[in-house]
Amino acid sequence: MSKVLKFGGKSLASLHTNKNLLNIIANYLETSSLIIVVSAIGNTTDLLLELLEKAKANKPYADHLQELKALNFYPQINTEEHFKLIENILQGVSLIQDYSPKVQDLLLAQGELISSKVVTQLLLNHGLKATFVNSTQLIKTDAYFTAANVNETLTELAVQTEFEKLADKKLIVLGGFIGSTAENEVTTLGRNGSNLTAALIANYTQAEEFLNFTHVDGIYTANPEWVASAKRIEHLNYSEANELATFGASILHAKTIVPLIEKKIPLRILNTLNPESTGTLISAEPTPNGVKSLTVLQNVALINFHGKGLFGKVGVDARIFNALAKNNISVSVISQGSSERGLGFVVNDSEAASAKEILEYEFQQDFYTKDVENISINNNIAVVSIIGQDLKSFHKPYSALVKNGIVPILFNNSVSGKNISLVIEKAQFKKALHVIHGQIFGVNKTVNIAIVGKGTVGSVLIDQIIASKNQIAERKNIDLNIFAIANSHSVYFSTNGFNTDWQDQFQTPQTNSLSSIIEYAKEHHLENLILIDNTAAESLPNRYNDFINNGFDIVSSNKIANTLSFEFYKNLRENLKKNQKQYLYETNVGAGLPLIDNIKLLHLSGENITKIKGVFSGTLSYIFNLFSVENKPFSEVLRAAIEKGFTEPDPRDDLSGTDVARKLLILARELDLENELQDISIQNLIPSEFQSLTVQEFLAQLSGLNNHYDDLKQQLKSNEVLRYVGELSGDLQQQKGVLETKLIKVDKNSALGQLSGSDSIFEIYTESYGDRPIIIQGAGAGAHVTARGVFGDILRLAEKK
Ligand SMILES: NC(=O)C1=CN([C@@H]2O[C@H](COP(=O)(O)OP(=O)(O)OC[C@H]3O[C@@H](n4cnc5c(N)ncnc54)[C@H](O)[C@@H]3O)[C@@H](O)[C@H]2O)C=CC1
Ligand SMILES: N[C@@H](CC=O)C(=O)O
Repeated sequence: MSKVLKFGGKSLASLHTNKNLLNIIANYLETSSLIIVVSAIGNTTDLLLELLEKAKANKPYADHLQELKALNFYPQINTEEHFKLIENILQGVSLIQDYSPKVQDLLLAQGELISSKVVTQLLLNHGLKATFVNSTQLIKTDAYFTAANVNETLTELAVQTEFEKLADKKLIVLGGFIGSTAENEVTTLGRNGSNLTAALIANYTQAEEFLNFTHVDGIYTANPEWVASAKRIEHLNYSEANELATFGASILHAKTIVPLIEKKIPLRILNTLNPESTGTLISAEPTPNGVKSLTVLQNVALINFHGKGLFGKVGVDARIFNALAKNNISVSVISQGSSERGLGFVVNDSEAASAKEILEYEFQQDFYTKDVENISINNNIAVVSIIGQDLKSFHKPYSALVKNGIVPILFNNSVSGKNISLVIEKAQFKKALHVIHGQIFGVNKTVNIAIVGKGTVGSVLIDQIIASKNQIAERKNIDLNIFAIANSHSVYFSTNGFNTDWQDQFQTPQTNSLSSIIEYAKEHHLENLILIDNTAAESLPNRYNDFINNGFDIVSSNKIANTLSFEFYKNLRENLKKNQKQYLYETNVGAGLPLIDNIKLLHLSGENITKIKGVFSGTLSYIFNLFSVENKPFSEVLRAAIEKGFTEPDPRDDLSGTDVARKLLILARELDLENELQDISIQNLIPSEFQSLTVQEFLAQLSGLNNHYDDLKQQLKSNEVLRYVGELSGDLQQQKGVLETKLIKVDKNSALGQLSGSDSIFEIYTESYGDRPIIIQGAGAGAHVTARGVFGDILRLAEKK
């Protein structure tokens, strides 16, 4: 028994310098006789086609011809006759400025004839007794030039007769892809036809194995050029391989599998450049259930056939497919509306225009009666197929796609065999592959994060994410990839994701526009997108809808979006709902404390929250905890709060009570109250002369505040301390609550008086809990706790993606 070894063009391209191919053959020859099937060397076939086109257009082609010769020239190997023929054909084509499919086949066949002669001679030079066979004499076909159909009976006979004649059958070399008609006119079998040649030869010689040497390690769960986390598949059965080939795995030829099935000949896909790899085995042996691979058909078009009058008519589908079949146009994905008013199907894009014409002709009469209204072509599609997928578990990848803004135009599943094909917009196919691959193969799903704001909170968050990334990848199978970081004047991108050295990567800002984040995500087909707002700016919340419309969920420590007008608040939520996106902002009140989520849950569960009161500001807590009991000037205490990262970027937002008011408003709106910021009674602690200064001026004059605050302190009794509190009350069943912030004196020994550091305290009064409130207390400000809270929101979103 022999083995058939097939080498593709890329495996042959390095023949000048690389002996791998010869060594591989020598190794296998030790234990078996071999039939070697070769493609044309490197990109020879493409070069020949380009030469033909140039000659046809009567353009100079000498440079191209030179390139072809350099690729195919081996000293002392006589391939002169082939180059002569190539030159003659090209001259003829330039003269008449046209060529037929027959001429094309004759020209292209020279590529395989040359490569098989070259390989034979190189094997001889290597000390291996190889015999060249002209495969145009073996593979007998019809006269459908450029994609000829093999006449199997004649071919089997020819193979057996020709091989029988050979004096030495131990090592036979022949070209794939080529054949000839009954009249001995040279034909080709269509692109990738070399695999078919090899499979047929394997069948007719009853080979024990077909080893297909390529330039990759085997068949992957998706094309690794598009999905970096794709994994090599160890084993496929014939029917899985067949589906893969049909639906776009370019490594396999759709017709290759059939001749192997008949004789149960195993096929192994191997890598010429990595002989160590065991590749992918395709055999009759059963494989475990489950999705095997994702494939893509790109050069396709969707034909939409539409007509109200088709409802209930018998035979419409048969007319469509008969008309197409008569014209040799094959249809892949088909989907029909249940009312039978519309039918969509996919054809090769090169055949779409003729398919439309053929159907317009076939349905002429029906157009006239208006039963058929429209036949249109959509060239802007790709077909992504999930090989091995059945409908039982399809909801997972499907909903992940929709969450990422990819809504299939149509999909169908195969009744026999497991395969679901999705027709999607062409521009989205790489993103779709990432999303589905992440969902199905349990390999890590990537969550792509853009962080706007790299100040006190933002920079700590970036460090926290980078530090925990590996652990999260291991424990949760989630890869957190920070692809963009922005501050108020620049946006920086990183193709492989920012890492520990992220601060050093900020040499040159790539752009200053936040829209570039959306563009970048689109261009790089990034899935599972999250925008993080760690600014205090109003301009960014105004852009949230852009991001949401473009597939981003939002996480924000910035309180502005929740405290603009109620109209804005409502619209934002409507848009989130429309786009099935989420907006999380747990750190808006109480920094890292778990407040918002708890209040939401209580409210959602029907618990009547009657009042929320407490110390809402970490900054004001810290300031008054210290200032009330220590003998330090107010400015010094305030400066310490700023340095500890407790304050807002403009500390007057804290001192003015605005920050506390915002937090009150955020909680009120969680309770479905429709308050506005203006409804809140706010006690402003900033003397009026400091209110209109710039931030820099204010910070330069902090000591000017001391007298004002000393006066407040003077009014305290010995057992009293100052606390700045907020309260949300009133009839919370009504549309608006009563919201108030104020500075109060409290007993040192009361719960509020006992607060220390930057602790906030929130007392939540509800109907069930009566006058014993739920109390949430802890650090209410600080970069680390806040960043941790933002991180928590990111993980909540990431897990749901
Ligand atoms: N510090 C804390 O304890 C807490 C802070 N927060 C919130 O965190 C947010 C960030 O606070 P910090 O980090 O202290 O502020 P920061 O002033 O240190 O940093 C803000 C960052 O945002 C950038 N930025 C400002 N406007 C921008 C714009 N229009 N476009 C792009 N980038 C812009 C700045 O360049 C800077 O990188 C604030 O909204 C604050 O209310 C929330 C809870 C607690
Ligand atoms: N400046 C704020 C920070 C948290 O929201 C505060 O001190 O509470």
